[in-house]
Amino acid sequence: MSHVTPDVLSHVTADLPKLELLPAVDVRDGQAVRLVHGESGTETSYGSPLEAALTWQSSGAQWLHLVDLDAAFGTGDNRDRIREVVAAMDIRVELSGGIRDDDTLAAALATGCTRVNLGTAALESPEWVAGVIAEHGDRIAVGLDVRGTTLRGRGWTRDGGDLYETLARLDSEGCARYVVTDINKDGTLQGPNLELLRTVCAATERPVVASGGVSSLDDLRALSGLVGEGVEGAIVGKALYAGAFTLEEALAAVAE
Ligand SMILES: O=C(O)c1ccccc1N[C@@H]1O[C@H](COP(=O)(O)O)[C@@H](O)[C@H]1O
Repeated sequence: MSHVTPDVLSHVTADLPKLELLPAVDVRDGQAVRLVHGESGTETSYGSPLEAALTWQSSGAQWLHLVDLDAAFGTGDNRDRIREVVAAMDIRVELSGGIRDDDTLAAALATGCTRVNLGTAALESPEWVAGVIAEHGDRIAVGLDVRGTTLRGRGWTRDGGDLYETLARLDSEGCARYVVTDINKDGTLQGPNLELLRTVCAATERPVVASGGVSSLDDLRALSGLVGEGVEGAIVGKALYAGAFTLEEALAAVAE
């Protein structure tokens, strides 16, 4: 017979950490943009990346998800803009895009970001990634960008193997955290892929940051419901830029 009373249960639930929100600033050709399905050429521009980042910070964000899209696509980079944005932030920054070797990793970490998110490198340079996980620990996250259960790299243009095989390998190497993006949902305002997130959380003990598809406060509440399963945070992009809700409303919804 259980000795856990409903009162105690509500206490346990209340003790779960709140879902972290990471408003996104993706930079292409010097501008803050949003893409649809991550496809080059689908950009909607939202002006200065620095202004966007400062807006999210002053709205109460604790994290910024910052992406150099040109570096991810191999069409150049926005290093100066990225450095400028990170330097202006008092909040934590997760930085990604084009971090694939010692030089790009050193430049990314030197910005002062809290952690970096590796995509292509985790698929194409497994030995290097194992080494940087061992060296930098919690400052390294891996982005698992998937269509179905197939990972995609190089600006999401190339297949990079099976999600669960890669996850098992990275887990065994001590990867601290995963940023899971459903490419079919990204930039579409169709709602996150909760089933994918649940399955990934069941396959790893490490925290998962959800990315792709958030369209409403109810989506954020649904993601909050997965905190107990391992979802630590949610990246929010298009919905904020399109005005579906404000960041203040989003933060209040996940604090409920
Ligand atoms: O965020 C996007 O919309 C995006 C679209 C297309 C490609 C990458 C994108 N973002 C992030 O970039 C890194 C991957 O970069 P790399 O492969 O390490 O160079 C990853 O965090 C993606 O989620």
